Amino acid sequence: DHVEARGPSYRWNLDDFEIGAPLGRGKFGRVYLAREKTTHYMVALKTLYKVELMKGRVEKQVMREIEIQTHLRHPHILQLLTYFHDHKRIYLVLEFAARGELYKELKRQPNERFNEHLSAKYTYQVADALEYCHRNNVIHRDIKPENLLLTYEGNVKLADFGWSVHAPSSKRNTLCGTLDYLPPEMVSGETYDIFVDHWCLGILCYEFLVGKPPFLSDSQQETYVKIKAANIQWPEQITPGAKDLISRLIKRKSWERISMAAVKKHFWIVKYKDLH
Ligand SMILES: CC(C)NC(=O)[C@H]1CCC[C@H]1Nc1nc(Nc2ccc(C(=O)N(C)C3CCN(C)CC3)cc2)ncc1C(F)(F)F
Repeated sequence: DHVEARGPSYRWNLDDFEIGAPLGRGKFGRVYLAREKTTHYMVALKTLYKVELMKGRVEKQVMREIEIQTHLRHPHILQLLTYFHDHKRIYLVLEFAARGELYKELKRQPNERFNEHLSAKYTYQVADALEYCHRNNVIHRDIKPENLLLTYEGNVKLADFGWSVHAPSSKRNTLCGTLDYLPPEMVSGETYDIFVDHWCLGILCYEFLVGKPPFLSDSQQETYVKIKAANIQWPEQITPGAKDLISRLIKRKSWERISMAAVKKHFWIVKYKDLH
């Protein structure tokens, strides 16, 4: 019997999926491995509790995340395949990234840091995804290891557009979580643009190579001071090529940060991204 193709207007629902093991906890609910019944296609089913969203006053943010992520199509961006809701929950049907969370992979490495090949490969793939986002006038704003997933083949998928906005923006949402990735213009509450992602890519590349972000401090105040000064300590394992790239991204003046195209062509990236 042929499976009638489900047209674009088909209304997906929970009965279309077999729910498997929990993959972990997202911000507003759990994430499950699931399988679409007719095709056996594996997906990640992210559940968001409506009551939690209302309590956190993040409904608009979630709708913005859904709006943005449904329109982005790129090999290094985790695809939101579809979504639906019942009276209690919103369900996001997302691509399943078989190798899981990159930050856990980072912690598993000897000395909790990636070698130059993996650091250059992952930095390149995130730059590729960001170049595409920016071409679509989307700022991610929350680039960090926790928001990156790995496919079975070991490639990056940029996920969690919960903080993304359309450029330029002066949204002053109370940022939660780490300040380590905040660029100076966001620390001082100015309006900002796509170049916040360039700063974060520099912080990310540094954390891949060193195992912790450059401005990590005991207190928020100290982190702010280090960010504003943008003075970085370079451990001995950072090679001149990596230092050159990171220094061109972690610039206090946002317009001086090199473009994503320039990152992709940088001699250190080109030299190490395909080496195994
Ligand atoms: C970016 C965002 C901030 N992060 C998230 O959403 C997190 C929150 C919970 C899970 C993850 N979300 C996703 N995770 C996967 N794949 C995946 C995750 C974990 C493992 C893993 O290591 N275990 C199950 C292990 C297996 C071994 N046991 C011992 C521990 C857990 C293996 C594969 N694909 C898509 C998603 C997505 F994003 F679509 F939901």
